[in-house]
Amino acid sequence: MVDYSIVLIGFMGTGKSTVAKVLSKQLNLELIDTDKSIEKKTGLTISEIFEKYGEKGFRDIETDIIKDLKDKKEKIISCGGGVCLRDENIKNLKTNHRVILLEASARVILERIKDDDTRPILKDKTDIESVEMIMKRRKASYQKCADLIIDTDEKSVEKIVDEIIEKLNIK
Ligand SMILES: Nc1ncnc2c1ncn2[C@@H]1O[C@H](COP(=O)(O)OP(=O)(O)OP(=O)(O)O)[C@@H](O)[C@H]1O
Ligand SMILES: O=C(O)C1=C[C@@H](O)[C@@H](O)[C@H](O)C1
Ligand SMILES: [Mg+2]
Repeated sequence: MVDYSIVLIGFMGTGKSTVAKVLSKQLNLELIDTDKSIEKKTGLTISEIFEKYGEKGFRDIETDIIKDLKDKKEKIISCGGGVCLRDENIKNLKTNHRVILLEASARVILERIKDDDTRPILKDKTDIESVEMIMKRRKASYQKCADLIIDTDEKSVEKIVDEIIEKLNIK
């Protein structure tokens, strides 16, 4: 159907995993969530990996996983929120795939993830200013990686999926 994979990137809580799940069902394509792949590979949760190996240790495993996905076609790939922080990942994602950046405001992100403590980068960062600061620091990396940008504030998951399918001109 397509000779590439659809890759979702973006800040934590923009809905990559959620949107990817629905998109994979709708297009009947295999779903790969890199955070889940990392947990499966290590037998540890993301938080445990950060505690045991630090952020660099986590990013090294993530980089290996992304490298393995470089030539995989017809997949829906939901990435961890920090994949674009390494240029090597950007290159591996952009070479053969279509990369979609999901965006959301800090307010909406905090609302979505307020009951979820599984993201070590946001541990103790529960205010809009802290989230905006990390977003600002990462903005250029996300934009460098993206082929297409979709704002998700106040949009249902189904609407976002429809928008992706329409913008990629699939079906
Ligand atoms: N468009 C949306 N509208 C309302 N809630 C949403 C939307 N997209 C995702 N959510 C909710 O926001 C939360 C975070 O979504 P999700 O885990 O998919 O984000 P993510 O981008 O994969 O985050 P991470 O980078 O940490 O993996 C979930 O509870 C999900 O149900
Ligand atoms: O944005 C980030 O740096 C992260 C996002 C999550 O998806 C996980 O990959 C991890 O919690 C780090
Ligand atoms: Mg996710």
